[in-house]
Amino acid sequence: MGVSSFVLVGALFIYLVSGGRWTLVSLVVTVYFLAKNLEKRDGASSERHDNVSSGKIIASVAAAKVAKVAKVATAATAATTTVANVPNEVDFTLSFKPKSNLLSERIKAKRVPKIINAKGKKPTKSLSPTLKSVGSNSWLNSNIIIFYTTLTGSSQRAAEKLYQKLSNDINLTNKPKLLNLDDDVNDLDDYFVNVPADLPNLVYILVLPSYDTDSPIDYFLETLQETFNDFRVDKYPLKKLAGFSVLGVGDSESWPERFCYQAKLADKWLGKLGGRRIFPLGTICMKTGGDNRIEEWINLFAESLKDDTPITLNNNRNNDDGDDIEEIGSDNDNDNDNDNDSGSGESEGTLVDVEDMGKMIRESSSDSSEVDIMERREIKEMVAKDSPTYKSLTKQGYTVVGSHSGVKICRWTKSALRGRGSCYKFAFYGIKSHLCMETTPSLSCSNKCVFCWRHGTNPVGTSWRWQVDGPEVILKGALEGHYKKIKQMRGVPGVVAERFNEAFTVKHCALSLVGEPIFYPYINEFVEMLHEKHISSFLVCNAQHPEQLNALGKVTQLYVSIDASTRDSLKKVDRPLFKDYWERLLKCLEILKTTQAHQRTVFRLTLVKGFNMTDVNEYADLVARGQPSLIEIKGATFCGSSSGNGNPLTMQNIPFYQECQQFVRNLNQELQKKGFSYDIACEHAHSCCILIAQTKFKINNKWHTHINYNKFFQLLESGDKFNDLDYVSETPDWAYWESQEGGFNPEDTKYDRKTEKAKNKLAREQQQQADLI
Ligand SMILES: Cc1cc2nc3c(=O)[nH]c(=O)nc-3n(C[C@H](O)[C@H](O)[C@H](O)COP(=O)(O)O)c2cc1C
Ligand code: SF4
Repeated sequence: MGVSSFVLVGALFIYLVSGGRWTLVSLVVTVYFLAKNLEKRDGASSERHDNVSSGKIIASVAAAKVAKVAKVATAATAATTTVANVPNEVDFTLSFKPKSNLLSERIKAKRVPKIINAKGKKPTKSLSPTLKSVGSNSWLNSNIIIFYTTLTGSSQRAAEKLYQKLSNDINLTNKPKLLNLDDDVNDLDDYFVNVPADLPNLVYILVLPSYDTDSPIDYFLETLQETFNDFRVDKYPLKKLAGFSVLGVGDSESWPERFCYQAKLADKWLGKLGGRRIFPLGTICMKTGGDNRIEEWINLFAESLKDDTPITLNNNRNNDDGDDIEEIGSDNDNDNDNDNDSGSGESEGTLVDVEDMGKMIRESSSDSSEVDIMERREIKEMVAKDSPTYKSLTKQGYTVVGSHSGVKICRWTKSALRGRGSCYKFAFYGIKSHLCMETTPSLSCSNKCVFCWRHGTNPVGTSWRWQVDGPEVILKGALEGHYKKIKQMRGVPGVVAERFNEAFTVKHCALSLVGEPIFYPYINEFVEMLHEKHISSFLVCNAQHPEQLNALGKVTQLYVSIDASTRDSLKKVDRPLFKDYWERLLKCLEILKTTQAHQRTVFRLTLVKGFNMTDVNEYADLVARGQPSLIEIKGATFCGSSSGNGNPLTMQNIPFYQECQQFVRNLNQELQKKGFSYDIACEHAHSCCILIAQTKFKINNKWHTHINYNKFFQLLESGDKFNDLDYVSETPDWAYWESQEGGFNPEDTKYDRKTEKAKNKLAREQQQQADLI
């Protein structure tokens, strides 16, 4: 009989003999509860002892502990966090703070860490299973790559800070790397499908902002998701990493519901792809926490690298909400040979120091319901008015039309308005620049060409995933935007009144500018509307969308950009998003030769020194495949330094005109050697541009590369079939290759900015001299 039973019987006895006195009874009952409590503690201690000796810690006890610590930590978080309404924020300060008086630390200090292996033995060496599985003995031996993406610079600053910290303050064996996901990573697969094999113990750290408008982060996340769903590739490619961590920056005040949602999604997908999270997801509000909190996360992360004690792994792959914490006490010891490299700890031996890690794991694991809500996002606008892309494009002089189109007047339009000459398209095809509108119905592109003037801000994607504006809205908006910019030119000195008036009736539309026009789902309708207004269409596509190219209706001139002649160099120059970019290009060339053979087709080659100015033989082979009517070869233009805009080109990559001429001679020779009927027809030295044409355009020994636009519309409206030779017109002599004028219309005034500047300077100096006398 236990103490409590004895007391109970005693209480009953007293009640009976005392004639029902309650005072005495309550005294006895109090004694009874005290005794009961004593009994409970006895039992618990013996139960724990039993479990340890049998080599097991009951999972429910562990779970209860995790929950308890998480509760304590959550309370602490609530007290310290400045961000309200942010359900999934991780206050990492509670997780890795080395020396502090945090509650969780105090709890830890009082108790001996519970690191116990399956056999009930204390491990001889507390080596992290994460490290062990990748064959390393310290995080300091890791190869760390910091990836970031940014639109307004804060993530870049954070990534650079992290890079500095890891490079200077920590004794890493290997120097970390810092890579911009948009500009330094040509192919995401190189890192997120095929983990670089030459870098052992790889750790990825991602610094990501969040945008509820379209941004390159969408593409990154989609790629991770696609990889996960792609049955052709390993489902868990990131298990080869030693670990990963994500630092998110966002704004919890303005986007409380979506605070750092893309960092959370990245954290989730990296886990699902087999990555092991080695440090909690950081979510920093740039408004309320800013640089200080970024620094805090960085310091804690750096500290954690010095600490090789075990890390709790949760099964990211199967369970998004992170509840599936590895069972405590499974075999972690060095004598265990069951080390099966299984990704995020699915069956790895795992040591758990619950006090340290419980909260961290719970909070850093993406909350599935929240992430799911975020993933079921509405269709975004490609370029929303409040987006950084919008700001950047408008700053560069673009008028954003609707949500995905743009228009801009180019420098040649301005030049022509001032009677100073048109662009090469006037010399080659008779387009007067002041009558030409440059626009695109899709600011998004599926390439990231090194020479592109988009300054790294335009949206990218392989499929249309945005809201769609109607073609009439785009055309109306584009014309309005164009005319508005023309109107602004009226005060510019030298504008010729006659040309200014003419400019309000656009005659030609260059569908190029930036982005990929045939990406737009209603491109045919848009082109038809141009033609109805007797505006000719010059459509440039990047040879990455064979399906759309195949379905394209009649245009005045159809361009395909051929930026390199081999698979490898195309990848280097165009940095395509499609994995099968080369096959797509070849398919497009086939389409030019077959379905689209009725069009007046042009290959456009943009020459970049050091990238694509060799391999003329291979270029000639591509010409044979596509059999274009014309080949336009143009030297790349320099559009700013590499530092700010992700454009890797320097002035060294911009070829001199003589170099372009030499390339064209070589290509022409190669074409003729192979028996193809091409010859060099025109040049526009000022634009560093040269035209090779099929010799069928040389009629009666005169080049006919110009276009008879009236004839084109007549033919189009007749409904009859027609081809490239049916609407030609004679090329003026001054546009001929090696002509004295070099493609410059003698009727225009040649304006040499340098000479003019020197002349003005001289005039000013002479005036000053005269004033002195
Ligand atoms: C148009 C726009 C949309 C944004 N959407 C979100 C959002 O959904 N969630 C969030 O946490 N922050 C959002 N932000 C805030 C940015 O993530 C924050 O300013 C961040 O510091 C930007 O990082 P970056 O400078 O590296 O581009 C948004 C900011 C802008 C301008
Ligand atoms: S295809 Fe054109 S718009 Fe697209 S990235 Fe290349 S140059 Fe820029």
